[in-house]
Amino acid sequence: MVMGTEELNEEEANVEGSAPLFSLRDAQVVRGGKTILDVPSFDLAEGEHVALLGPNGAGKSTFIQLLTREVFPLWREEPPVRFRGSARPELSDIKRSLGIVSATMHDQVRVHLPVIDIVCGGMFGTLGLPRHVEMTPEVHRRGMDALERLGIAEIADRDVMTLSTGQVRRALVARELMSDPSVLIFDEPCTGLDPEGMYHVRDTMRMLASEGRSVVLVTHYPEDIIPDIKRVLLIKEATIFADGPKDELLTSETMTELFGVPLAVDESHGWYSLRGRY
Ligand SMILES: Nc1ncnc2c1ncn2[C@@H]1O[C@H](COP(=O)(O)OP(=O)(O)OP(=O)(O)O)[C@@H](O)[C@H]1O
Repeated sequence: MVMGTEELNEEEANVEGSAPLFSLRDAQVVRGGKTILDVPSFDLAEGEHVALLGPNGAGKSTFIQLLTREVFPLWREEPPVRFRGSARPELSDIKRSLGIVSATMHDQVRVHLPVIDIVCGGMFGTLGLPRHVEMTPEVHRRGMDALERLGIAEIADRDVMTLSTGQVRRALVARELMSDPSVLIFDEPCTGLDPEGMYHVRDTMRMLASEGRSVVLVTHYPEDIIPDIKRVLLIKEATIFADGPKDELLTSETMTELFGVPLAVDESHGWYSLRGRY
């Protein structure tokens, strides 16, 4: 059999299952004639965690959409995005492996449905159960297990529209757990939450990270970066500003440079915080 360069490279990349979870090379996204993201090189290993940090409009969401294949990079002979070594993974494989929690999804929760239905919909990629699908005892049990893991089993039968923002956010995490994903993407998961909501969402990220799942976090706030996340990817003006160990990059100097205003970083027991220097 004669193989193209792409197939040969995929074989190489998959030797002994050693391919990174995600691999980006010369990945460029152009919109309206403007480069909105340019990633020379980025690899994320299976089980590795990373936090993406950067100013508004820097390109963080675009970066995530490259991983989830919601946006496509400019064509290159060498494919710019690979998932587990594959340049053309099945979309269903990606969907099964990735769980995504974002404020955007939160905004879509505008239906009067019991929480358990919202959670179980995660098995089908729908918000509630699809019309033709009946709630079987097995699906119900899995939904309840997911809610229990999030510590919110008692709200299973509540109308989702009556929940607090923090409870909805946790219910959406439970929904993502229905497919037992190996990667969890949290896109600004604490936006709009009070300190209690933030506490629970960050605690949930810790639980999932400690289970060996990769956590990819997009945030504006170092406070969200749980101690389990050791690597940060700083994005500024549509490209990678820095990529490396958290303890080297989460400094007052680097944050000041990244955001363009005087900032100070404090650290305590592996947790970071950011404040303005006036
Ligand atoms: N379809 C499009 N056409 C033109 N520009 C776009 C398009 N989509 C995104 N952009 C621009 O690309 C840039 C990167 O957007 P992106 O949403 O990735 O940034 P972000 O870092 O996630 O921002 P935020 O922190 O505000 O969520 C922004 O300047 C945005 O306006």
